[in-house]
Amino acid sequence: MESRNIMSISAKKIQLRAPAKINLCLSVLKRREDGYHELETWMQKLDLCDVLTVELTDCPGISLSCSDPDLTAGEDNLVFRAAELFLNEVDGPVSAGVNIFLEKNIPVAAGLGGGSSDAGAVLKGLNRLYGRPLTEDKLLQLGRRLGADVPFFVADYDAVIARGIGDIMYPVDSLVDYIFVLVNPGFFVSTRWVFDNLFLTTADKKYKLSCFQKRKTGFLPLDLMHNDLEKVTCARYSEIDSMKQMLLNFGASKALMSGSGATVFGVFPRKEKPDEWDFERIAGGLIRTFGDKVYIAKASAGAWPSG
Ligand SMILES: C[C@](O)(CO)[C@H](O)COP(=O)(O)OP(=O)(O)OC[C@H]1O[C@@H](n2ccc(N)nc2=O)[C@H](O)[C@@H]1O
Ligand SMILES: Nc1ncnc2c1ncn2[C@@H]1O[C@H](COP(=O)(O)OP(=O)(O)OP(=O)(O)O)[C@@H](O)[C@H]1O
Repeated sequence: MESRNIMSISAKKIQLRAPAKINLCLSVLKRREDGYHELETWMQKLDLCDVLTVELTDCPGISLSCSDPDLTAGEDNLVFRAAELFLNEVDGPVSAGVNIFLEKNIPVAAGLGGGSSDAGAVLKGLNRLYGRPLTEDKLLQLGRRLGADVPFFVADYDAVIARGIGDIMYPVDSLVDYIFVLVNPGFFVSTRWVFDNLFLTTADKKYKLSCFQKRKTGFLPLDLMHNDLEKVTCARYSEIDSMKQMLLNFGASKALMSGSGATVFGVFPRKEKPDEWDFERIAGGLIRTFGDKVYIAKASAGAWPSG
């Protein structure tokens, strides 16, 4: 598997991007026996990225440091867990040494899949440094053990329709003709808490992504955009609806919460009224009202240089 997110590589060191994702549509279909939920979701990677530097050393063990002092750099970090899982798989009990630096740019516990993306990047980066001992299927399998979102970040697809718990993927075209304005209010939302508080009713409208999946047009039908998890997160945090409304007031064609929240994104088709959109003004307005975490993002489109 060739990763397009590799920024640099040498025999012992690799630097790679770990992109954020948004969910353009998320239907929760049913609760499973194991507590997880079956989903149908349309996920898109963005050019908002964390950056990981992974280096092999002679000193056994995993050492992790992180630019975000609020994020644990120990065994709780998904980066650490991904490295440990990989080394156990290829090495037996860890005998190799790995140094990792995580530059954290994606807001944490924000519905943007940051931790999952970091984990996916570590699995791919280590596999590359080790001379690709594991197949793509094996990496996807390891990813699944770390989290439902991780397989999407192990795969090199820019955008997918995903089913199962989010791990059965069908690639679709990347939405390169749109700008996404993201706003995060700065508080953490626990994905588990959101799913635990979701009350599924048969009356919920189910959005069928299957016909869209076959068209592969890179076009985003706005009436398809929906997130079943909004009702849980919005009921607890009134800021979500306010952020959506503000994005619409600024001219977004549609605004939606991503994943379990609390990040909200507005969709701005590039071809429509481009002169009227002054993204600096939009970002300024959002920052004044909701805090400093506003991002103007584009869909990832495989255009980054490969190693
Ligand atoms: C909501 C999404 O962001 C949509 O892309 C993802 O499904 C979340 O994926 P993730 O963060 O990788 O989730 P995990 O770390 O595997 O799971 C966290 C918790 O979320 C719940 N969870 C997650 C995914 C899923 N399909 N069903 C669930 O019920 C489970 O309670 C789980 O204990
Ligand atoms: N490398 C990491 N980056 C971010 N969070 C991490 C990382 N490692 C562990 N975590 C923990 O994982 C939890 C989820 O963080 P993350 O940023 O991945 O959430 P999220 O964007 O809501 O994920 P998703 O959209 O997949 O539900 C947080 O409680 C955080 O402390």
